[in-house]
Amino acid sequence: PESESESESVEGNTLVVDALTANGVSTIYGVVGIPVTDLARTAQDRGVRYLGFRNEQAAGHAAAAAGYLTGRPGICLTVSAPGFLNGLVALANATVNCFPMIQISGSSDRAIVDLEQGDYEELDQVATARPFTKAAYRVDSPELIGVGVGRAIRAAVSGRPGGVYLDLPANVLSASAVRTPPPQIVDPSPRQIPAPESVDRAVALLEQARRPLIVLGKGAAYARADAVIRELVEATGAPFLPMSMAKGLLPDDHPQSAAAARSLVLARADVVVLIGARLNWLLDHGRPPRWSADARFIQLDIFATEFDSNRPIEAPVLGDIASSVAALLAAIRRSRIAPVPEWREQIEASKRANIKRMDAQLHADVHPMDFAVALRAIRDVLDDHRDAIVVSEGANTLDSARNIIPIYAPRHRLDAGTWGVMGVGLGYAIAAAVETGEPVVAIEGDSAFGFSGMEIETICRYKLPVVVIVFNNGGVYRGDEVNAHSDDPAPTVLLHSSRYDTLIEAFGGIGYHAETPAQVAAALRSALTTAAPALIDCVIDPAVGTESGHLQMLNRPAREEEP
Ligand SMILES: Cc1ncc(Cc2csc(CCOP(=O)(O)OP(=O)(O)O)c2C)c(N)n1
Repeated sequence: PESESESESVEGNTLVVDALTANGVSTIYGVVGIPVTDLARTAQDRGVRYLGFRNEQAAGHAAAAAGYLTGRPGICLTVSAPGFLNGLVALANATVNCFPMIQISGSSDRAIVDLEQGDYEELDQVATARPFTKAAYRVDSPELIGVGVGRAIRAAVSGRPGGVYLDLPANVLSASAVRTPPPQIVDPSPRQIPAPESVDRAVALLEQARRPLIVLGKGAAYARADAVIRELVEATGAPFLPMSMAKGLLPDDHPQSAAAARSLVLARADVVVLIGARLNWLLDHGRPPRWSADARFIQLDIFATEFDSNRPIEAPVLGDIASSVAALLAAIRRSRIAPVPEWREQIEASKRANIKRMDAQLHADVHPMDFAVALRAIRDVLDDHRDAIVVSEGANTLDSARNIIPIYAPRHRLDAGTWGVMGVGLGYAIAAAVETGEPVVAIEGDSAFGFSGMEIETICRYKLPVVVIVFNNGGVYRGDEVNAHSDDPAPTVLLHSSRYDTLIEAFGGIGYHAETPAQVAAALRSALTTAAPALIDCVIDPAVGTESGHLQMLNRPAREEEP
């Protein structure tokens, strides 16, 4: 309970909650235990929504997704040492993906750690966290708790967002101190206005473009500058390519979308505008032959050392995405940028051919199902549920769902992202449901699902509107290595017997088993109608798919005998 007078002495736990709530924190994801259980209780007493998970990694992924979806740091609370380490994968993934997240862990008394006197769950957590975080702080007295929380918040959201570690030793949490008003962080993520000359340089390059391309990254989606980004794309008339989590910034059925002609536009674009998108492995590092050796780059980013990381950037525009896009749009309106009809016609021809080829795959009459026909059934149902947020992980599942499931609204697709981390699915799904109130459909490879599968119980316990669809092909990537279609009289490959649908029934959720596209569609329609926790066990042919999905070029060289 709030103390009557500010001179009253309170515990460190109370000072932590004072500082978090004073800076807008209303939700904490975590796994409690010594020495943070009382911190969670105090937070709940003060109206903070605490969600208890089954593993700290999933709680951390939820906090990271919450940060990405809201623009405020997501908070993950863990115990010391093993709990801290479990959360660290998610904290590192948040840093790589530029999601604002703070992991708060209890820890041992500093003096005991420094003398290695063998405390319970002893570990030098700040030193361990530092290489994987944007910042790592430890608070050594209750009087400094407000400063520590404030610094962690600003570090997480300012500039390029990322993962921040905040270490709160047990003896600090339990110590008492006079309660003083916590610092309220002013403008934690200040706008960063681009230099006018950088904008002019970018427009001058765009005016020379005959085959322009705009690439939208998740940094553009994170910026929540949706209207001005759409205005910019439409003002240039240029084709745009959304990275997977930027899908929906402009609807996937927008006439300027070049997603269905990705190979053509990457290979032929002569001036490329990167907006919150990094030229990393997901864009083949901007290198030929995927890209033209003559391509010239404009890059809008908030992090200066990102420029020139892979290709020379002729027009770097340093600033926050909203400010940079607004400045570029204003300059474009004053410029001589002309439409490029012949370029658009080339793209439309390529789109038509690729969509026709894909359509044949989506409507193939195959038994057991492959990824494409199962995803077409899901796509057709989601077309009537465009408010649903799609989460996805796996290999073939992840890659095929990205290409087959259209997204029509910003920040409505969350997936394994820059680091390709398996295990994000259920934590992301929980955060999406909690933070947005929207229905969530998690499209999961069966191996990927296994990394956080026990959070099905968390989803049921909080009665969240999450439908998990497990693409059950009986193995990591593909199923049984014996090819079900081999012509020798090998034993027929039995469809694997895993029944994931019964798993959720153990926790009160609704399980569906689907072996045909019609059954998938009926199950998903029913699950979305009930808006209760549900799992669809979607049986996929174990012989289809490839190892690592579309990442063949990163995989071991194909064995000689392989076609
Ligand atoms: C934390 C971590 N550990 C392992 C891996 C390596 C991997 C990448 S994709 C994947 C799962 C593929 O099996 P799944 O059945 O989900 O896929 P598919 O049926 O083809 O859709 C693994 C294990 C990664 N990326 N992260």
